[in-house]
Formats: sequence, structure tokens, C-alpha cells
Amino acid sequence: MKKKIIAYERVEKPVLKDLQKKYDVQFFKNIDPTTDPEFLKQLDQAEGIIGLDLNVNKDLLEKAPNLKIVSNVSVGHNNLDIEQLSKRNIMATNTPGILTDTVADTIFGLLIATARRIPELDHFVKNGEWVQSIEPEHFGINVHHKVLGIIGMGRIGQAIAQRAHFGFDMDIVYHSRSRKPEVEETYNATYSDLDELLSQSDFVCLMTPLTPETERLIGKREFQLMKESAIFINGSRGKTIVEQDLIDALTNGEITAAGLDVFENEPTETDNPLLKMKNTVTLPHIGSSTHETELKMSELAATNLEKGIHGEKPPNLINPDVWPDKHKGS
Ligand SMILES: NC(=O)C1=CN([C@@H]2O[C@H](COP(=O)(O)OP(=O)(O)OC[C@H]3O[C@@H](n4cnc5c(N)ncnc54)[C@H](O)[C@@H]3O)[C@@H](O)[C@H]2O)C=CC1
Ligand SMILES: O=C(O)C(=O)CO
Repeated sequence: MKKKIIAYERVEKPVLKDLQKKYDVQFFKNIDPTTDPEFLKQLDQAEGIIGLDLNVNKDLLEKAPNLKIVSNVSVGHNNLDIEQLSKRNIMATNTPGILTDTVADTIFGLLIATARRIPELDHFVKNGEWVQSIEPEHFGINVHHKVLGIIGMGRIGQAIAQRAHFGFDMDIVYHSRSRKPEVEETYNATYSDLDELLSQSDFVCLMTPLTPETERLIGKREFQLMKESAIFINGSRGKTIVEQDLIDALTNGEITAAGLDVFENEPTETDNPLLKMKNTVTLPHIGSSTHETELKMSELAATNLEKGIHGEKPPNLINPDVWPDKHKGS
């Protein structure tokens, strides 16, 4: 009998088709996984889950007695309760690395679009408002040769630093869990504590994972530490900031503008004040969303899934404590 697999929300079609040839795969989208009867029925027998942003917590795991692996089609894994998964010896995997350059391109694009007000002025032209030469009120802010503060100098943070240093001659200040001498040397970057980074930077770019430590990391106090001319970019997760405090900081002129790929709730509410502001550029969480990269992510997630359900070690195991070799001391 074919092994049962749940595919959730986003698995690229060719990958889904390939999995469907080998396994009994049920695809779910736009459902409530806590109540959907068909989902819950499948969950009872599923050996693997592949997908994007499914909230895998104690409640869900209690309904999944046969589960061996949860394979995220994302590098971020804040949707997974790793402790609960490990407790049940269930593997968790993600898709690091292959999306790094794509996300860095998006975040750098967002930074430029916000500084140079590209979406706002695109509307200006298309709305027929460009009837005489533009005024200083339409001018933007230079990106090149400015100070870029990167919070979270991991894979994506470094790819952003690469673009900023070699492409735009920016001065890079960073804050991370540890110092990275090779990053400092390659990108002429300076390590700094968080407060100093916030007060020095012309652009503050948040690129940490969402963890208990980074949840609401940037709020009222942090926005007040930033320069009034600062532009804030969030590419991490919406919950790493206090969204209401960002709204206040923009409304009160404590910072100049914000570029956001992520929101506290996704999709964000249509009446979110951030969507009504001229000095925000808002994207629907598209960091990794190019055809090429989404396909590679699905392929890597499928490799992880298949290894896991066949009892082999997946290449991107997040919770190696579940791997038996470890207990054998190998
Ligand atoms: N907007 C989007 O579409 C995407 C967003 N992401 C987000 O970006 C995150 C980072 O991805 P990668 O760079 O691949 O991960 P990574 O693990 O390579 O880098 C994360 C960095 O954040 C640092 N960090 C962790 N906690 C910190 C703290 N409290 N203060 C300062 N730094 C801290 C770590 O030391 C590490 O250097 C993901 O976890 C995900 O949440 C990732 C891909 C796409
Ligand atoms: O990979 C991630 O963490 C994302 O946010 C979506 O690509």
C-alpha cells in the first residue's frame, strides 16, 4: 500500500505530481487544519507532511499517530513546535540556502523601492498626476554610500551585505547572535550592539528567524532609537516587530519610511493602516517567490520528505536529536 502524505498550501505542481506517482498524496489549501474533517482524517494515517506554514503543534501532533516527518517548504520554521516533534521522534526539515540569493534580491529591491518611492511614483504617473516637472516633495533618499544596519547576519543577511557592499558602497553595521570575522573582513562590516546599530543606521534591515528571543524584538523603544530619516525594512517575520509601534513611529515621524515583506497576520487585514500610508512599501511575503526558487524549494522539501519516510537521514534535519545515530554516538 502507498504511504500517505499530506501536502499543504504550497508545493510546486511538478513536484506534487511526482510525489503523487509514488505516494498517496492529498493536497490541502485554504482550509482550517484544526477542523477540516478530510484533513483530520488524512492526518490520522499520514506518514509525512510537506508544505508551507502549517502550524504543527501539540494538538495537531496528537492527531497524527503515524507521522515520521514534517518537511517545510521554507527556511523559516517558526510554524513548527520542535520540542513536541522531537518528543515524538518526528523529524522536522526546512529548505535553507537555495532561496538565499532570491530573498536578498527581494529585500534589496524593497529597500530601493522604499528609499526612492518607486511604487508611489509609479501610481503618480499612471494616475495622470505627472502634468509638470516633479518637485522636491517627490524626491527620495540615496541608498549608495549610506549606513545599512543588518539585524541577523545569517545566510540571507550576508547576501544582503554582499549586495550592499559591492554594489552600493554602503557601510555595514550588523548585530547577530555571534560575531562573524569573515563577514567583517569580506564586507568591511562592523559588529555592534542592537541599540548602537539602531541609532547609527540609515537603513535598518531585520533578517532574524522568529524565535521566543526575537518575538517583538523591534518596538516603540527601538523605533525611537532610530534616526528620524531612517528607513526600516522587515524581511524576517511579522511578529519580530510590534506592528502597532511601527504604525505609531511612521505616523509620528519617528522614522521616515518602511518596506515590509512580512506582517503580524498574513494575509494582513485589508484595513491595516500600514497599507494606507504613502511612506510604506508593502509586499505579500514574496521573499523567495520566483518560479525558479519556489521549484527548487519544493524539490528540496520533497527530497527531505522522501528520505524521512524511508527511514534515511534527510539533508536538512532541524532536530538531529531524533536521529538514532546520535544516540549510538556516531
Ligand atoms: N520574507 C521571506 O520571504 C523570507 C523570510 N525568511 C526569514 O529569514 C530568516 C533568516 O533566514 P536565514 O538567513 O536563511 O537564516 P540563518 O539561520 O542563516 O540566519 C539567521 C541569523 O539570525 C541571527 N539571530 C538569531 N537570533 C537573533 C537575535 N536574537 N538577535 C540577532 N540576531 C539573531 C542568527 O545568529 C543568524 O545569524 C528565516 O528564519 C525566515 O524567518 C527567510 C526566507 C524568506
Ligand atoms: O522560507 C521562508 O522562511 C519563507 O518565508 C518563505 O520562503
